Amino acid sequence: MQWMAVPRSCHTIHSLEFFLMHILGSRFMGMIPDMIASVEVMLKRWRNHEGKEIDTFQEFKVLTSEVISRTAFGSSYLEGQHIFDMIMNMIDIIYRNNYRISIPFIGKIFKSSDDIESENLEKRVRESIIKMMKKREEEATSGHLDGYGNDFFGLLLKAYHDPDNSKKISVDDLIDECKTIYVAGQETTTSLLSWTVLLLAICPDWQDKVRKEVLELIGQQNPSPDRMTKLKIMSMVINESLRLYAPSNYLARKVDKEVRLGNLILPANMEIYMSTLAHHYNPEIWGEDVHLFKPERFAEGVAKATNKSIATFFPFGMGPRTCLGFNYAIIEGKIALSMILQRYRFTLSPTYVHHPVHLLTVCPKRGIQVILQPL
Ligand code: HEM
Repeated sequence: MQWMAVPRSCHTIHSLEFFLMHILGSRFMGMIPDMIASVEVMLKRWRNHEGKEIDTFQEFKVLTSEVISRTAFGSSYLEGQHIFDMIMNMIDIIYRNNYRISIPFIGKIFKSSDDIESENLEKRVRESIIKMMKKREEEATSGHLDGYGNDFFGLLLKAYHDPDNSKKISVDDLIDECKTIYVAGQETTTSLLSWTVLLLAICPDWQDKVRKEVLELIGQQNPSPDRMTKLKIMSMVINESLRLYAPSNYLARKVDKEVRLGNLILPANMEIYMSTLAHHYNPEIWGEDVHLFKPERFAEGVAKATNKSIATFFPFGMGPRTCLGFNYAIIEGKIALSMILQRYRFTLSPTYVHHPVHLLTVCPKRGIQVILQPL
């Protein structure tokens, strides 16, 4: 799909900086009640599965899409969810056609049913976002809203209407940003939650340790920001899960101008892919037990875990293009895990088949089925 391959323009980076401020600044804390509300909706569904099997991968997909819809699109989150469903259909089409060889020119004349469906979805996503824009603009003009609203969508609309042309973003940028934020924010966090639940299901001692920490620090209350920062064992578990199952398999960069890297001369415009797996599974960094789930590696921080080579652990990327949603994802993950551990003990279901695949992120092709035991 073209919109995922297009490099970001300066305008888009400008809008992302808005979002960065939004999610890391004062408003970020305001999103926590929305995250908790979404987890509560999920846990309400789980009551029907107590003592039975549940596919947590599917559950986390729904949860993370609801969280991103609520936090990014605020009051319009139901419309946001509808757009998200269409984007997910487009992604399914990408998965299906991942290895299809397309013949130049012929592909423009003879379109497959997937090409037609994808174009149709793209058109409908665009129309829906434009409809949502119009609605917000009307609400802003009639004084029903403070500006265009304080959620991500409102900030994008503000940038779209910016009277300063050097800061203004185009409608295409705005639409691309909506799509990007869904894909960047949803698939990755689903992957993080799913693999962490798998690891805790097969390592009940760590599951007990994290639960104990949650119950000691948070009790049966809803998680609060100050308590979540104190969840040290959970942070160790999350880091180890991100090391073993980094949602993003590689980092991509393009060489700006010719540069020497060790013994190599890299020419300008060369594309470079850095494998997350190769670094996260390097025994020289992590030791011979590199394949084992050992959250205690991170007990004294990333520098100690990586033997002072902190740049070799990069689940969120690194440098100026590092993940903008880092805090958002960690907080969302901690809220969901805390609320699950407060209520359930879970074990791996006998139907589980280990089949990690790399599509947009590293995800479990056959789901992650666990059996839920209420506490
Ligand atoms: C566990 C969850 C997540 C992981 C592992 C993850 C990982 C990454 C990685 C590896 C990159 C590329 C960084 C680089 O090239 O150096 C990235 C970029 C990005 N992520 Fe995340 N991400 C996660 C969650 C999120 C969430 C929740 C959001 C938004 C709500 C988000 C928004 C973004 C954006 C906008 C970028 C592009 C930054 C840029 O190009 O300047 N991510 N993420």
